[in-house]
Amino acid sequence: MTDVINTREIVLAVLNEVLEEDKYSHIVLREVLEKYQYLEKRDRSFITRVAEGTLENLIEMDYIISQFSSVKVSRMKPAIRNILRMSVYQLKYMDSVPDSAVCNEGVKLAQRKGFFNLKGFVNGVLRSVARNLDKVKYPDPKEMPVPYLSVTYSMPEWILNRWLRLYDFETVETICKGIHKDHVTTVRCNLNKASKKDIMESLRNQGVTVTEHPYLDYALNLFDYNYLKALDAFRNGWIQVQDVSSMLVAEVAAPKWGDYCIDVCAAPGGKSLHLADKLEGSGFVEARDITESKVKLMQDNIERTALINMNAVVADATVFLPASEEKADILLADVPCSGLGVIGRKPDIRYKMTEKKQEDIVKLQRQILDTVWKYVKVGGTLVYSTCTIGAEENQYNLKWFLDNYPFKLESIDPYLPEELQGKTTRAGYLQLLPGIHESDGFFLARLKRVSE
Ligand SMILES: C[S@@+](CC[C@H](N)C(=O)[O-])C[C@H]1O[C@@H](n2cnc3c(N)ncnc32)[C@H](O)[C@@H]1O
Repeated sequence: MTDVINTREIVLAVLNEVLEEDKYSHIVLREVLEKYQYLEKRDRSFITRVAEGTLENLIEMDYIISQFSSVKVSRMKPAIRNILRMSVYQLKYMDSVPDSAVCNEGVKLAQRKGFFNLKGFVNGVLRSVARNLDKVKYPDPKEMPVPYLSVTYSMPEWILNRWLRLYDFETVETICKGIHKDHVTTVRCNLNKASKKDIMESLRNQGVTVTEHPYLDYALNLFDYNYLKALDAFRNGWIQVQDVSSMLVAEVAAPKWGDYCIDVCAAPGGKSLHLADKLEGSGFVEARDITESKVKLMQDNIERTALINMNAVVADATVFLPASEEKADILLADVPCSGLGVIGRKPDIRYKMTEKKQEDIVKLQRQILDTVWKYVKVGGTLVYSTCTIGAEENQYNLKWFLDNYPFKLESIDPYLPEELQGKTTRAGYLQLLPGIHESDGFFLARLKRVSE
């Protein structure tokens, strides 16, 4: 049997890499689980649950620790604060682990990492937390709405303040709750390869629970599977993992038979593959991205799905390519963004993003738009999208673009399910919000080039 102590050491290594070395949790966890494939399923689940849970609740963990520690969390040794964080997460959210075991294992871990002199400190803080957890006072939602939301949902205050400028308190709380709830895997059926009935049957035969997504007929939610890449439907290229928000991009782009499409920020390729699928072998999709490794990801996907009307190439979207001028019937600008709409799947994004980083991202988004708009034919379509929430990268960018370039917004109602239609979609754009819509947070707009 696997030693339980090792699993905690692995969790600590993950937290140290994510929080102290600026690596992304979904990548670090994927690497760790691949490396420790030999561990029992129970141990792998423990590692995932404690690492992800600690990250999802990081601000709350620090808030609790700060009530029982004489040393500020920010001044602690990184390994010690991460041992405390992951231990407090287990005390608060994992009834299956006895409190005494959590405290003992936390102390042992500190010792194993060479902090003999801090064993007493770790022991003292953890035992105080274990005894007094139910007495911790949280900020009052009426008197301190922003700290309340921040601690309860572990959301940095600057992000909340931005959202509160756009939405009322209840809406922001609903968004935060939506981010916190469990996230399902959604896949798009490649209906050119197999019928939805056959795809569902194949998945169910392999023990997967499948439900239909309310927004799009070809979108399925999958539950209870162990390893997606081992499923026949995936191996046969019948399904593509994609959030429904991202599927709406190809819906809104609405390619016609024979259209030439350019996707200027395309990797790993979900939206390009979808466009190519919609073109039913006609037309062409040129999927571009900035690095070889990202383009390789798309090439693998093209091969798996056996598409004949798409290729993937390296190209920097901030560098003008004269050969593309006025060539595109449809141009997708699914630009790099702060990613605040997918925090539910990538919990640490929120702690790594800053106002300054976001400003730089907005500059890059505008630089890309300023370069690629000329690729659109007069009368052609540009779809702008981000997987983020907030006006800076979405509505303000859209306004800036409309003020400076020969494009106008077009209603996207004809392409959307009825429940998503409203004032803004009639005007030409949509902001999807977790908790409110059944999707990640996402923004998309459809623009038509009206002149030279
Ligand atoms: C939001 S992701 C695209 C997701 C993709 N459209 C999909 O549906 O799978 C943004 C992409 O922009 C790429 N990117 C960043 N800077 C770029 C640049 N200057 N030129 C081209 N691509 C860039 C990133 O590598 C990243 O893959």
